[in-house]
Amino acid sequence: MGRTRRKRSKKKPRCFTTCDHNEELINLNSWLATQGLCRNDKLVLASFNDTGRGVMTKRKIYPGEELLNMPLNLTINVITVLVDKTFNQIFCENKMDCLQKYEQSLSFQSLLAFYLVYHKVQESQSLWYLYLKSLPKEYTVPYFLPKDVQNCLDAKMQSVISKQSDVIDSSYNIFKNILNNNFSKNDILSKLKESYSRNLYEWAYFTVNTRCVYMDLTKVVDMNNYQHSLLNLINDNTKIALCPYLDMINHSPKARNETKLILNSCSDNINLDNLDKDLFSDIRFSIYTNNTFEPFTQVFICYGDSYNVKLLTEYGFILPNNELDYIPFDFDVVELYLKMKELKLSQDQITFIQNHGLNKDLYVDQKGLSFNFYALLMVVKFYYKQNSDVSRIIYSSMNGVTEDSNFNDLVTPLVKEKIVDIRKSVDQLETFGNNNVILNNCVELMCHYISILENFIKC
Ligand SMILES: C[S@@+](CC[C@H](N)C(=O)[O-])C[C@H]1O[C@@H](n2cnc3c(N)ncnc32)[C@H](O)[C@@H]1O
Repeated sequence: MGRTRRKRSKKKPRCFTTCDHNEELINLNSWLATQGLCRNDKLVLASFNDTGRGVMTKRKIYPGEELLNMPLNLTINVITVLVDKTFNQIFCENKMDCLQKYEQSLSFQSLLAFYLVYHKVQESQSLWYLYLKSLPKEYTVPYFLPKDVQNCLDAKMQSVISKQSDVIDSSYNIFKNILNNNFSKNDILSKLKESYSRNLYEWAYFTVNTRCVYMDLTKVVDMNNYQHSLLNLINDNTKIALCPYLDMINHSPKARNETKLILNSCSDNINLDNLDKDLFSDIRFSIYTNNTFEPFTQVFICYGDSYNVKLLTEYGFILPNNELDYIPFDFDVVELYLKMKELKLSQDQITFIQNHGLNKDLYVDQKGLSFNFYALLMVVKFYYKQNSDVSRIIYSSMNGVTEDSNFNDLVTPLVKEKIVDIRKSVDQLETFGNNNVILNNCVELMCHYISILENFIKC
């Protein structure tokens, strides 16, 4: 083997392909450049074997480097929605007094989702056409699994999906009713009324869910007198925004980054009645990294410290062996188990447990029993022990001083039962096949739970 060949064969195989020939992304990049996006010229879009589409650096990136900055008007934020006159007509040219009827009935995320639908139906007439075209066509969150599959999922996942469904159902219907009562003759709004559908709204909802970043514009706009604006519909805060290109960056829990608004002097606390898009034309939104990224590796940001159920249900992916994963146990189940072991809790013990919040956050993770689970078992063991003050023992154990207290054996049968339950669910899930990404992620996560619990028993 010649020297060059030997050298070449030592190189690590590439785990990405560049997106140089992807027409949608080429068009997106050109459009973003004309709209004033300034990105670090080391960055390119690429598709990675493990995470899918993301951002790669061609040269080394150092802590403190800016990844990109963009005009505020190139992001979809609360101001974008408030200054869009045609969008506001939906609510104002209406047979109902929408702002009163649906006062505080919608999350800001729902309003942004509806705003995306409003643009999506405009197709090439929309300002955001090239951006919308570059977005994923579907999302890998378990919300999109068929109902019979969802029914086999872990209880916590089912509970998140059920809350998502409630919010989506309710907001979808509110917007539908508002559209039905709109009397505007505007062509865009006629098209919106015709094309508005549940599928489109769900797509938009999860576009916002999976791609929004935190953006606080309360210094820029005075949102106090909101009663006559769309903000009257909102029941939470408005501190999220969609940022093209920035939203191509994937998540790593190790990433450290910061964002900032670069303001000009006249864009301070503008009154809601005086909003105008042009007032914000000089404001820029910038993101910096505090990490080092080697050449030809993926650049990451951190979406927040998240355990896999959150990553899976909100973003549609999991991190293998995520250290933040935990398996919860309901207090009722623990109480029943103790009763069967002839360790029935007295009313006094239950009151003590409730007063100290020890009926919540009962779980097992890679480190073992959660503090509350441990403390609950201390109440079981020491509450009636002569000359012992259970509060003191719990307090001491918080500071590392422990009594005779290896409780793992005490709950081992309960943990074994949980393993059997999860295995049963995994077996059921596997009957649905293995060529669905969402399903595979759910199964992988549940198998991770089993391995955490098995390790716990071994300890
Ligand atoms: C803000 S977008 C990032 C860009 C996205 N990959 C794309 O193709 O448009 C967030 C989505 O990217 C994917 N993602 C982000 N971080 C990931 C990771 N570490 N592993 C796998 N998928 C990830 C998930 O689908 C998530 O919903």
